[in-house]
Amino acid sequence: MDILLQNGGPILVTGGTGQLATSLVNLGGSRIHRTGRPDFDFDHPETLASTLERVKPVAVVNAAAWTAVDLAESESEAAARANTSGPAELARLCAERNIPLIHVSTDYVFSGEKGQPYTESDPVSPQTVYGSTKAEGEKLALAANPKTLIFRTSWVYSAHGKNFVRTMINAGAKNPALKVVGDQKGNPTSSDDLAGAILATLAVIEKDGWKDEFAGIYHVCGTGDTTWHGLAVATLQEAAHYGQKNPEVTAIRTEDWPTPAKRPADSRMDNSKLEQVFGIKMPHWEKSIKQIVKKIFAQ
Ligand SMILES: NC(=O)C1=CN([C@@H]2O[C@H](COP(=O)(O)OP(=O)(O)OC[C@H]3O[C@@H](n4cnc5c(N)ncnc54)[C@H](OP(=O)(O)O)[C@@H]3O)[C@@H](O)[C@H]2O)C=CC1
Ligand SMILES: Cc1cn([C@H]2C[C@H](O)[C@@H](COP(=O)(O)OP(=O)(O)O[C@H]3O[C@@H](C)C(=O)[C@@H](O)[C@H]3O)O2)c(=O)[nH]c1=O
Repeated sequence: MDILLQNGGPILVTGGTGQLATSLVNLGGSRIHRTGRPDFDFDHPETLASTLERVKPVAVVNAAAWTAVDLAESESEAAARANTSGPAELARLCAERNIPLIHVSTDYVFSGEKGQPYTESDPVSPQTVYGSTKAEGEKLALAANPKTLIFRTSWVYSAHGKNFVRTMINAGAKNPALKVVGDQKGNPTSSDDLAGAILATLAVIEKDGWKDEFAGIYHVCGTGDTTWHGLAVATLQEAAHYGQKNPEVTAIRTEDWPTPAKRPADSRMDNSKLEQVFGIKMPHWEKSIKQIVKKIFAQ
C-alpha cells in the first residue's frame, strides 16, 4: 500500500540514482518524480528553476548532495555548490511556489564531543568541509523557505549505491582479516527507513495541512547505536548466513585509520522530536541491517 495519498500532485525527489533517492522511488509510488544530473544540477543553478517549472511539484525532497567526505577537503567549492548554495537556491524556489522542502542533512554537522545523543537544539560545530557545507546549507535552506524541514540523518546504508555496509561485504569477500575503527559511535540508518520516514512525514503534512510548527530541524536516524566496528561485525555476521566466509574484524583506533577528514567520535542523535511532532518511530538498525544484507545477496 502506498504511504502517500494517491490523488495528490507530483513530489520532486532530487539525487538521481543516489541511495536515498532510489529508496524514495522504490517506496513512494507513482507520485514520486525523480530528477538528477544533468537535468537537475547544482553546478548549473538554472536547471533548478527549469525542473520545478516542468514538474510543478507539490513538495520537494532534496536527496542530492556531495557525500564524498574526504574528497570534500580538497574540493571544497564543488562541495559547497552541492551542499550550500544549491540547496539555498532550491529552498528559495520552493518558497516562491509556497511548497514544502525536506532537505536532508547529516550528523557530521556536530563535533562529536557531547558524550550524549545530540538534540535539534544543540549547536552545530562541524569539523570537516563536508560537515561545514551541510551546516551552512541547513541554515540557508531554513532562512529561504518558511516551509523547510531539515532531516538530519547518519551512517546511511542500502542495498544499492556506495556505502559502508556494501564496502564491508565486498572487502570481507576478498580479505581474511579487516581492521575497522571501534572508537567512533553513531546511529546506522537504512535508506529505506529514512525514505519511509520522509514519506510518512509528507503524508501527515498532506493530511493535516501545513502548520508553521512543522518547519525546522529533525533528527532521523536508525534507533540504537554502535561503532563502525560494530556495524562491520553485524554486517558480516549477517552475510555469513548467505554463504560468505566470515573474516576476522579487528577494532582499531581512529588514529590507526588516518583520513583527510576528521570524523566525529560520537555523533549519536536523538529522534524524539520526530516522534513527538509526526508520530514516526525509526526502526532499530539491527533489524534493518538484516533486511538490507538480505537484499544485497538477493541481487
Ligand atoms: N550517505 C550517508 O552515509 C549519509 C548521507 N546523508 C545525507 O543524506 C542525503 C542523501 O545521501 P545519499 O543518498 O547517501 O547520497 P548519494 O551519494 O548516494 O547520492 C547523492 C546524489 O547527489 C547527486 N549529486 C551530487 N552532486 C550533485 C550536484 N552538484 N548537483 C546535483 N546532484 C548532485 C549525485 O548525483 P550523481 O549520481 O550524478 O553523482 C548522487 O546521485 C544527502 O543529503 C547526504 O548528505 C546524511 C548522513 C549520512
Ligand atoms: C572502509 C573502512 C573505513 N574505516 C573507517 C573510516 C571512517 O572512520 C569510518 C567510516 O568510513 P567511511 O569513510 O566509509 O564513512 P563516511 O564517509 O565517513 O560516512 C559518512 O558519510 C557521510 C556522507 C555522512 O553524512 C555520515 O553520516 C557518514 O555516513 O570507518 C575503517 O576503519 N576500516 C575500513 O575498512
